Amino acid sequence: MLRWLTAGESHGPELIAIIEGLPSGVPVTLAHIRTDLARRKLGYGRGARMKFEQDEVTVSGGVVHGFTLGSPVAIRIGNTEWPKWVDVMGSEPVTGPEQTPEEHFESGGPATPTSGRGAPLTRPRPGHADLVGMQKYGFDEARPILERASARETAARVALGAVARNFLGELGITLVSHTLSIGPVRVPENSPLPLSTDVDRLDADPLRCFDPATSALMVAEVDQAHKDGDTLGGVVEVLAYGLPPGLGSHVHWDRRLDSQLAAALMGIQAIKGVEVGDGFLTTTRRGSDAHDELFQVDGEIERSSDKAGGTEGGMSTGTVLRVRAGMKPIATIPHALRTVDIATGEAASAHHQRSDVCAVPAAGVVAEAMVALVLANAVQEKFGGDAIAETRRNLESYLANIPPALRSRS
Ligand SMILES: Cc1cc2nc3c(=O)[nH]c(=O)nc-3n(C[C@H](O)[C@H](O)[C@H](O)COP(=O)(O)O)c2cc1C
Ligand SMILES: C=C(O[C@@H]1CC(C(=O)O)=C[C@@H](OP(=O)(O)O)[C@H]1O)C(=O)O
Repeated sequence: MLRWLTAGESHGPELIAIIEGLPSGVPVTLAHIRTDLARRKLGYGRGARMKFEQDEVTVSGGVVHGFTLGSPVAIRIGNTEWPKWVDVMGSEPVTGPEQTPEEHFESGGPATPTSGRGAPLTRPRPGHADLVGMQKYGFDEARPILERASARETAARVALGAVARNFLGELGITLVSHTLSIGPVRVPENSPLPLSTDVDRLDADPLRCFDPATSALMVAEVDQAHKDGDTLGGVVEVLAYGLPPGLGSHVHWDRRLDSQLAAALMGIQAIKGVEVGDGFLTTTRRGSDAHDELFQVDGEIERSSDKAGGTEGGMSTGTVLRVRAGMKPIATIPHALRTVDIATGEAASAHHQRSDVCAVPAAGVVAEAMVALVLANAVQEKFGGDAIAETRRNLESYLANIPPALRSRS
């Protein structure tokens, strides 16, 4: 089993990510992690913070001379903006070391300035964790909530995803993500799917869209939303090639690969819907037209189509895995939404410093990381192995032992 955790706040000194359960011998370098972190910052419509804030990566454990040891892999992502935030986000009490945490909280915490970075955020943003987080965790302003709710944390997941991707790559499993829609602008149905060798081309596109004509329309849509002081959401798709049949299981709900993928994708900030394969489109079809029929071709079973998106009964089929995640429009809107000022009880505009107009391309890279983590876990659960050579041997032996009459084409 793979276990992984992230820690750190948006304007804290660093994010920390740990993954445990990978075999030894997986190639991991700073360059691999930096490449994916840089990809997460891409995308037309992201805010100024993507430019001035740099990720400073350190691998603090689990990797020596470019390969995993089999011990937990620990990654730190330092934030170059930290010096500006020390006073607001420092971990040490600022009112005197003799105070207990309760006394510190009851006294209102550190003296908060009324303006600038440390000013209390008392106008919770609709569509954010602000209000319910304050209710639940006992704060009278939103800073302690939004710092962790922020998608800055996804940098840590992407770093872990880079490690998971390398593990999968050693077994011939590759991933790619792309943008299917931005607001109402959508790639035409049945457009060609990108391959994992298309990653560079996708990353070079302003919206990580595989269809250049649609991409141009998406750019115009982002420009218009920006002009209107508004924001946009959209849909991303992740594809995984080279999976063996049989990852996940039909025997229990939480062992299903599709349920794990849905949970992982839904666990990304602002993702409000997940589809596997043709997803909701399938619900509009008759049963006779909704499934992938099986044929015997040259001694192998072949599926007539890939409407299911690479899973049946909660298990990978061995065909390309195709999952989609729908992101809502960014909730911090320049044309600010109505809210209530918690300090005065009066009607107010939600607080807004700056924000992304559209972060859908970045969400695609995060989705790719989450899918890589789920698949790496499923592979490790099925094939085990403390060294990558052992995992590979187990995989090859499993495939070689599928009886000829049951073999299917990928
Ligand atoms: C890559 C990425 C970037 C985001 N950037 C912003 C942003 O700039 N401003 C914002 O208000 N929300 C942004 N969000 C969304 C918020 O983090 C999210 O809406 C918030 O944490 C509330 O969670 P929920 O939408 O899942 O309920 C971003 C999300 C992702 C995945
Ligand atoms: C910092 C990142 O994204 C941030 C995610 C985010 C949010 O509310 O989720 C809000 C914005 O931050 P701020 O409110 O401080 O400008 C984004 O810039 C990042 O992705 O690295």
